[in-house]
Amino acid sequence: MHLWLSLNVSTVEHMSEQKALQHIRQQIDEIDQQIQQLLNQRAEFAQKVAEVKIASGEQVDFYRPEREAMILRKVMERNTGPLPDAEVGRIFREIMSACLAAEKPLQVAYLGPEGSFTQAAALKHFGGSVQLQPVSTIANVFRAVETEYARYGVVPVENSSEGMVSHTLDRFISSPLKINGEVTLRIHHYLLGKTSQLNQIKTVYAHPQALAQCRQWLGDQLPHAELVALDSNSEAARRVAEMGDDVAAIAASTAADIYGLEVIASNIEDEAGNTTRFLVIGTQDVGPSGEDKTALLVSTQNKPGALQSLLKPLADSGISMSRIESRPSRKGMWEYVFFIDIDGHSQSPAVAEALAKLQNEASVFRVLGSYPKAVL
Ligand SMILES: O=C(O)C(=O)C[C@]1(C(=O)O)C=C[C@@H](O)C=C1
Repeated sequence: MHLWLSLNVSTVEHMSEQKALQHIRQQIDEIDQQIQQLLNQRAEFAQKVAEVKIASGEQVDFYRPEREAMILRKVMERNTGPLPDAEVGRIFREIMSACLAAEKPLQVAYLGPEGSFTQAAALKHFGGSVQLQPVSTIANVFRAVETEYARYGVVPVENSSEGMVSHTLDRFISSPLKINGEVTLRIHHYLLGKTSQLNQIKTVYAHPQALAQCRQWLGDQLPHAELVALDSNSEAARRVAEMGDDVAAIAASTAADIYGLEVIASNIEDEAGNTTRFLVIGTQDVGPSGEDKTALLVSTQNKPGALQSLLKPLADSGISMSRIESRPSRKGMWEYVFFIDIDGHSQSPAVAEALAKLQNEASVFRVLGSYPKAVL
């Protein structure tokens, strides 16, 4: 009797739980239907935008970084939850990616091969509907965009623990390409191999930046291993997959799946906040988004105080300079060019006025690009 009663109570409870779930799920289904309708309506409007763009020019840029940044900022600002701002940001990133693909699929070259951090950065910036083309070196990413094999490219430019990627900066000296955007990515390094035994590893392959970012860990854990530098970490993973049990690669965890490797050790980067900044390169002049950066390439006459007078117009106008980096100009011995990042857009009157003064002081002056600050 007692048993029958308890069974019966739990059956009733089960039924009411089922009913409650059914009721809530019905509402979710209705909302899904509305979202789907709205998404398709949005895509239709994006296609109308495409028609207007096509009608107005020969060389059409369907991708508009400033508009995307403004939309993402607005989405995150007005968000009231319970979904976190970053989550709704990511969802709208994907919605715009799909809408842009409905206008015209976008080709973007990145430093590959597949599974590289640059691929992850490209996906974070452009969303999953972009057509990504892996190329083997930073120089080839520039070449891919210069020769119109791809409309945009993504290259690493600096790391929080290792500083600037000089290959990327040097390419800007001779390339006519511009900077159209930036994206930052937290970097976790993994030691990958065919074995899970750390003590078997005699050689480690990776990009020089990854070797440097894990220098201390490698010194502690594999003090006798030979360290071999390659063009990219995913290339290292690809090679290790074709070699024996005593070699390992440092790469992203996605490379383990792509190349069928074991994870020997996780998060082996020395610095906890290890972050890399990537640039989107292209041919566009990106309009102001409200929160922008401008990158300059300048050179001074080789005389005392030249750099100081070059930078004075920025200081006088209260324009904040977030970075200055020098590189050999490759033209004469001991001649340098400076890469300068400032806050603001080159079309804003205050920045334009300061840049005109700066240009007067410089022997070489180029605006590499004004672009929206990274949103996600
Ligand atoms: O507003 C535009 O120019 C669009 O093409 C629409 C849209 C969007 O989905 O909102 C799509 C792609 C652009 O990169 C920017 C925005």
